[in-house]
Amino acid sequence: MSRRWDKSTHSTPLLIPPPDMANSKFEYVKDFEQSDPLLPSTWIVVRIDGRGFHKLSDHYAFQKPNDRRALDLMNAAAVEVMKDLPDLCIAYGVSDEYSFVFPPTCQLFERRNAKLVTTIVSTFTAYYIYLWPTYFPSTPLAPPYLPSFDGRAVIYPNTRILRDYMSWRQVDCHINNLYNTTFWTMVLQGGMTNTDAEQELKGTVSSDKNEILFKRFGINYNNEGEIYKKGSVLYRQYELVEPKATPSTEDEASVPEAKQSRSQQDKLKKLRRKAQVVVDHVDIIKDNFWARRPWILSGTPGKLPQN
Ligand SMILES: Nc1nc2c(ncn2[C@@H]2O[C@H](COP(=O)(O)OP(=O)(O)OP(=O)(O)O)[C@@H](O)[C@H]2O)c(=O)[nH]1
Ligand SMILES: [Mg+2]
Ligand SMILES: [Mg+2]
Repeated sequence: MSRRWDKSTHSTPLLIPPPDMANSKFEYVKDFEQSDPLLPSTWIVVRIDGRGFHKLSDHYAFQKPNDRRALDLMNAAAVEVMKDLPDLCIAYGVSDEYSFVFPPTCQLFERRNAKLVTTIVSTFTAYYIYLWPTYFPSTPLAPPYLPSFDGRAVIYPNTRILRDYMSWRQVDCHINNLYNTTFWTMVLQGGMTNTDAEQELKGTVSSDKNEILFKRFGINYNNEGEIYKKGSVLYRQYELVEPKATPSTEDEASVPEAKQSRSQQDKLKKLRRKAQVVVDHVDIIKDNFWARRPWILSGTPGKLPQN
């Protein structure tokens, strides 16, 4: 086989097949590739989760039940993902997981499932590892305990269900944190064995755990850190925009991006890219959070609500 090198467009020479090999008998293998676009006009949630973080957190001696450094590192990596992908409108993180949300109007990567998931997972992992020394300066990462994440995309057909999804994750955060806080207080402060603490907590409800914490250890669960009780919510904060500069009656962003003019799309993208990504630890189950920040669900970078 003769070799020809394309020097014109690539600094690294590329091997170009001779004409008789182009579109050759091998090219049929392309037909095995399946397209995987996610249903149009639906919310897309990409949820990633740390692989084997139970072992990894033990190995690097994360504090129990919560290690603030580990959570701050998760949040820092997620902020970089939000900055890298301006299409994302909100993200929610707890423990070793993060949910990243694309709006129904999103056309990024033609909404291809694998491309969206793998981009988020690898960007997040890259930043997690890159930023590790900032949060764990005296604990270097070393094989075989290297952090990795899995990911999946799920679509939700309307805003109510998307909000129910977000509420589900925050309720999970609350239930797990109350359990873990009580369990580790019984073990670390109460001197109980893991098995005894687990046994005693079996079948208990929230009020029982609150009572154990308060009566036995003088801990008021309400006073625990908001980051632990509520998880972390990331969204874009826009500078105050003059009312006439905001989109008019029909929200631009409610029109599918494919149907928006190029200049409208560019304008929105620019605003999203310039916006500051905020990390908050607040209730996202009640309406208040969303009502005060209408641009998150409408996709329209707008006016900050007046207090
Ligand atoms: N000590 C401590 N452990 C944490 C913290 N955050 C997460 N973890 C650990 O990470 C685990 C995350 O749970 P999972 O995602 O269900 O379990 P996993 O071990 O990652 O397993 P897979 O996700 O199935 O691979 C928790 O059970 C904890 O053991 C933390 O702040 N402190
Ligand atoms: Mg995990
Ligand atoms: Mg998890």
